[in-house]
Amino acid sequence: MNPSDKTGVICEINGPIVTIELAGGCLGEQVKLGALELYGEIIALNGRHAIVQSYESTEGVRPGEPAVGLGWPLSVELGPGLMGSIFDGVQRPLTRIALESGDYIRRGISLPALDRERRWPFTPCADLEPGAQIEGGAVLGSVQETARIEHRILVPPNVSGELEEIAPAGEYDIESVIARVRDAQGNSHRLRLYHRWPVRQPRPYRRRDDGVVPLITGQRVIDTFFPQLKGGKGAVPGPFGAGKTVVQQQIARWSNADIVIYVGCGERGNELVDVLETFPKLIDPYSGRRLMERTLLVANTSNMPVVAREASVYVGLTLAEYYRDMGYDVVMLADSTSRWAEALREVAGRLGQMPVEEGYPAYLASRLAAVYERAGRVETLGGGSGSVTLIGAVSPPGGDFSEPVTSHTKDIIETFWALSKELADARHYPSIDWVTSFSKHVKTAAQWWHLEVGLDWGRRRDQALGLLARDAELSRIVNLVGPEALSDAQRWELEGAALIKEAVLQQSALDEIDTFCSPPKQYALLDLALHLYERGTDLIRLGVPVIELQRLPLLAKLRRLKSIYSNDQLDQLQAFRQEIDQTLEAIQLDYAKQG
Ligand SMILES: Nc1ncnc2c1ncn2[C@@H]1O[C@H](COP(=O)(O)OP(=O)(O)OP(=O)(O)O)[C@@H](O)[C@H]1O
Repeated sequence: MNPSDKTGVICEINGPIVTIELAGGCLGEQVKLGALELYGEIIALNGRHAIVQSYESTEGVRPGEPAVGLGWPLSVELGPGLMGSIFDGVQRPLTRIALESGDYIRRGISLPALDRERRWPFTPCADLEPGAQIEGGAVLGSVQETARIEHRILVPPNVSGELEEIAPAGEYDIESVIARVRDAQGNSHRLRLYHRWPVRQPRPYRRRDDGVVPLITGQRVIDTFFPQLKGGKGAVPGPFGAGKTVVQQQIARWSNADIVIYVGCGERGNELVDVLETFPKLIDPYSGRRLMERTLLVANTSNMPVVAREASVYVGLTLAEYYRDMGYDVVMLADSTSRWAEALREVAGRLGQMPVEEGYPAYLASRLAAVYERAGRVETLGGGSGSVTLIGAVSPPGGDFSEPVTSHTKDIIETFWALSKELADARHYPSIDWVTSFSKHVKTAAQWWHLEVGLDWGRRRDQALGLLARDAELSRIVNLVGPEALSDAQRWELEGAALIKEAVLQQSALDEIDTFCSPPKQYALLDLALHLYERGTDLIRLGVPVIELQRLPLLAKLRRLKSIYSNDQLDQLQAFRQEIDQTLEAIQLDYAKQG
């Protein structure tokens, strides 16, 4: 036991909520409960009593057993060895625990998040000399964490002063002292390869900046239609089975972020097992190396205690902010924020707090906003630039988007990729509904697309969305009075919209070629679909019957292009444009000959 530990006693147990008598406990303080030494956190104080939420099942724990206050809030270890790890909701290393205790995690098991045995090659910054003044967030040196990630060893944000000593290049374990800093009060701080940070306290930065570049996900409906910026906040709401997990996993696999943190929060165990099994085998399309070299998983399934689920989102966010502070662009995916909110609701219920909307506590909206507020692009304390993009899946019961979690989330986020049951039932994947989805980042993303891919991007995107809106209008007419009521031009509009849906928006995650579509290929496919539609419109104006155009094999081929040609075969897509022109010119000539 540490000298700072305070011992109290358990008075009452109500599921994960345990009342203890403990002198001098603080809100948020970590507590070890009972003979099993289960970890928990003080969530309310009431005179001499403290209310503790346990991160594990309290079965078998009895009143009268000891409770020990540890004097610090739930914190994570931040240092080399995080990448490629799989943690539970309170940063216990699941892979190492599995080696020790088998597939079932023994309650009360406590292993440090970072491996104490492993040694890392540390290289100090060349320009750092003893005597230098250093601030929190400054880079002391680096460790090659994986082949892809250089882990910058940062001065903890709350330490600054004169550098007294810095270790020479060499191999160190994470407990080794690699620098000593004397602060203004004359206290000497021993800095190691890692430090701790409390998860509920956002890590500080110098300034918040606006996002400027899109996060490329390789998914056309996202990048081209509802783009996300690096540092943005987004949500993927969708009814049961509509494809939320696949969308999140596609982003984890293919996005051009430096680091991906996937927080599986309260989803079914088998979905997480799928993630845990598939991720380690995946190859990163950008580096050709293992995807896990830039990925970190936090896994908390629905059969784990609800309170650890609530904590897991903060654990993920703190890890994300730490890599942001090194100057990286991080994407954090939370699957799902609904399960996280349910954990809030359960704890609030057990505390007897007044339920407001559908049983959720009154602070649901402010907690959700505070979580999303931790996303953003920032100037770091060290003067670099880094970002955290936060994308949360939302699983509204019965697919009802007016329920509290979805509606509050909608007010907070900047991109909303709304999954539709109708589209999923029709096996149109990703089932992101172009009518109800939105992105507030289109203008900024357009600047990047215009510069990097094609000057016409904004206009082409608007044309496609216009055609899809016309499709909805015309479909209503067809439903009312039947297809005979439509003119040939209107039928061709429907055909054009179908081309946009099938040749551009639909994208199978399971198709080896189409699972990731580069921005130039996205643009080329959109441009081809619209080009074919426009050339067809010209012919219809000249009097060519729509049926003649609908019969063209070109249409079916256009729908298949995405899966035939890879991202490197843009010249083949150009050749297809010529094929369109030649075919339609031939029809025009033929038609002119016939008079
Ligand atoms: N982009 C896609 N390409 C191909 N198939 C897809 C795609 N998106 C979803 N699917 C199909 O839909 C199924 C359900 O998707 P997913 O598990 O992501 O749904 P969910 O909304 O997360 O479900 P739940 O509500 O159960 O969490 C997948 O197993 C897959 O067959």
